[in-house]
Amino acid sequence: MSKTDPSGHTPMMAQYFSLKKDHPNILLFYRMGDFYEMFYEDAQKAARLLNITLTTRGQSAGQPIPMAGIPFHSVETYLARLIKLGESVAICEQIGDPATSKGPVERKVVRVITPGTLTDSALLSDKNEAVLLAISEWGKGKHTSIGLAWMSVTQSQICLAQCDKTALLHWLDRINPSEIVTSAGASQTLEQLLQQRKSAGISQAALPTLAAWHFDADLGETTLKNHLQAASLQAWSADALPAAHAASAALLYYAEHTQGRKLQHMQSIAVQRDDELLYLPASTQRNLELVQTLRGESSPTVFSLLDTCATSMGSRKLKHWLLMPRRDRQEARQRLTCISQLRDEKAPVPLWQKLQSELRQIADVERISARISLEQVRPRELAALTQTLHHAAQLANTPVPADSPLHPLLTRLQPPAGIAQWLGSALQEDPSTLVRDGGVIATGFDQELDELRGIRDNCDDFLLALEGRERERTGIANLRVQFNKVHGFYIEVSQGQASKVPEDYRRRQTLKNAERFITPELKAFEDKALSAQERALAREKYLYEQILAQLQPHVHALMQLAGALAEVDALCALTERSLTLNWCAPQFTIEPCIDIEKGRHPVVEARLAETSQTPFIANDTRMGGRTRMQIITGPNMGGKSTYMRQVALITLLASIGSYVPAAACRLGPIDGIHTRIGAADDLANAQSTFMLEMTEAAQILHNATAHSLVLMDEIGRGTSTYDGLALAGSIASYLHDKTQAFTLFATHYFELTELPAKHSHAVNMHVAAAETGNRIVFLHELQAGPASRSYGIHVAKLAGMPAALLHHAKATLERLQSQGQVDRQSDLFSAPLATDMPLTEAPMQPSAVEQRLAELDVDALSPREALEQLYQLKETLAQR
Ligand SMILES: Nc1ncnc2c1ncn2[C@@H]1O[C@H](COP(=O)(O)OP(=O)(O)OP(=O)(O)O)[C@@H](O)[C@H]1O
Repeated sequence: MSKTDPSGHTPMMAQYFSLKKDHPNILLFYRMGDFYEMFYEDAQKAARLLNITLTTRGQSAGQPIPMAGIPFHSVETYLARLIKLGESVAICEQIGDPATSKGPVERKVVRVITPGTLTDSALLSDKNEAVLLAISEWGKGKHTSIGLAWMSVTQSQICLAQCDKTALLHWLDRINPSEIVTSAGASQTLEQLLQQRKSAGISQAALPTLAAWHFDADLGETTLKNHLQAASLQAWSADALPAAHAASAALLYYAEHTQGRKLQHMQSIAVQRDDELLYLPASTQRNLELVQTLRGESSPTVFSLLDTCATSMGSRKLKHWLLMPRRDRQEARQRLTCISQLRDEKAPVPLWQKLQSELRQIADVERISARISLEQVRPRELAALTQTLHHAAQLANTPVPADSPLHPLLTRLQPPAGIAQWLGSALQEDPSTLVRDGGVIATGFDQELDELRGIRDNCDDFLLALEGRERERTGIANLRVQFNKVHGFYIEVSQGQASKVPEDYRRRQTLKNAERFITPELKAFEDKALSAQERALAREKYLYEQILAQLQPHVHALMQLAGALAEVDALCALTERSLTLNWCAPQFTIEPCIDIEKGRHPVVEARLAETSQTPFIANDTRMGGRTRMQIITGPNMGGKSTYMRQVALITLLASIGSYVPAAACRLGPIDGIHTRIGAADDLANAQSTFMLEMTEAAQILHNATAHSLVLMDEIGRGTSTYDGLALAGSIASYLHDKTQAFTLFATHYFELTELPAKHSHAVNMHVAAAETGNRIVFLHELQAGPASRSYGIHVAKLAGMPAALLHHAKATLERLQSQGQVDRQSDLFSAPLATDMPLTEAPMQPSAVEQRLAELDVDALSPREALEQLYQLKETLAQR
């Protein structure tokens, strides 16, 4: 029986508890032989989450110990599932030698795996970053400012920002973190905001907390300076940001704690400011299906269409460009120039194609470099890096004009000198997966390793030579030198010859017909041979560690190289797209306008090309000084949403410096794209749909400016007709008069087509449809003026409604029309818009009293009859 400690636990469980106490809120994988075991609540939780068997193991403190385990060789599969569920795991390994340990083998938590700090290639998606964000609150009450620091452990940059409380949501949308670290003493408001985003499904980020003292501004500033090896942060304009410094102290502590080591590769910082970036709220990212469809799939989206990158680094860069475009156009202009030069249509093989075929040979230098820094890199990754460095050198030598912006970019592709050759000489061309299996270090790199391998490989030669020598020395012709696993090396002599053996032969074993001997020479060889294998493996491990240590000073340069490779790759992808999809270069102007000729929706166009022969109908957009708002009407399915989204996408693509799906495009300054588009599944719950609709609309009204693009699709449909109509009219007026944003306003309320009559910067547009016999044909063409009629019943027919129902609906429509209940235009917009603007009265159904009054022929009544009518009317009113 094993001894117990004073608390009654066995020594092993006592060890478990001492490790667990440092990781109370996350699962602890406790290594036992070939398994990772979990105990107590961890076991119960893991059994539930992973659907693995919950058992018990012996007893501790008089109680059975609940236990669940997973085999160590499939740990990555289980980790991937847990991380996806937002769980974190502490990996505890055996670090002592079981053979020499008294009591339980020494164990240590070597790494903590959390959703925001992933580095394993098996757990990370190639095209997504796992982003860790720390948030600090600085100051009190109204004057609280928020500090943000975020990074991806596989990159070399820490980003910083400071904002006030109201802007935090923008930042969360932009950064889209996988994990958010806050202080245990964070305000309730912050806690609630983060929890609400989680429960509303807007974010799945894990939300760990750290003690408040980790959020220390001075410590943060010092740590950042140490990483940058700089005396001040001024050069990065990051010196006067105490809130962000406080967040970075916590960020770096947390990240380093999870990796179990310093993040040496974090060697640059970038300060981001709210007014530098185009505002793309989460709703816009969702509605425009930038990286995810409305159904949550990764394709077909704008990103899936754009991403023809040859490397994962390029894909990640392109996604970053798409989601974080800048307001100033400097970067975008430069990218556009690069694309125009990469297109190089006169060359037999265009430049982009040459570069892309070389890029296809390139490994993920960024992640490999981070893993070198974290000493987690695998031999095969290093071999791939070696090859990549050769290709990068070739890419760097691609000739481009000296004055081209591509020139400095390609120069950055020059790998650090000598590393490729040195690594090539150090590693085998196709090394084994794990260092512990050997076969990693190349022959000729290390003399000692070569000798050890020589002993192993030359064993046979030595034994043959020894056998020859011993036969000669003893005169025993059938003497044999042999080996078996149990007895090791021996010299075997038949019983008949045994008496001839010399003095120095020591008997090892006696068999029926033979005697086995060992000599001092053979014994020495045996010791050397048997340990050579083990020593060769140990030597390889040592050499590998040395190689990693020698690579450390080059990590920064490798990260820079990775950044340049990613940029070239993303530019080549945009170039390829511009040619294949026939896009044009946008022009930027300082005069406010969105002027698009023959614009197309890139994703809808691609889908139509794939699924049908129908061509996409291009449409113009002319918005500028005189036109700020388009009221867009037309039948369902007519193409209103597609048109509006295409304008937003062309604007966004131009802002990232991509060519755009149009024949021509001129674009003035844009500071954000706001969208309010009801998703189909919102309709499931009318109450919350309306609330959501109004919340999103309110956010737009608060945030949009005269430089914003606003898309409003069927606002007001979530409530009763009159409420909806009144609200839609007021929102349109507000956007027109107050915000003055470029607004595309699609609506089914015909009454809103009256708006341009009283609002000089608004125009009516409609998507055209034609009726042939009983059929409707959608022309998808945007034309000036309001739609002449609605085609709801036609669309219902297309949707397969029963004929009897359609018949009934048609009859009802005709009756209503003949009574003048339909298409009645109201004077919605006569009231002036003021901040405290009363809602304009919507037209009402006449009451029974009004109806009766209207019908009365007063001239034909006698005074008595008139009095009687008056009594009757009063009575009708009283009954109501
Ligand atoms: N310009 C176009 N060229 C070709 N097809 C188009 C075009 N615009 C839209 N379509 C096709 O028509 C379909 C419906 O378009 P869309 O959803 O934009 O209509 P809508 O007017 O917004 O309808 P609803 O009012 O019901 O939301 C699209 O899925 C697409 O297949």
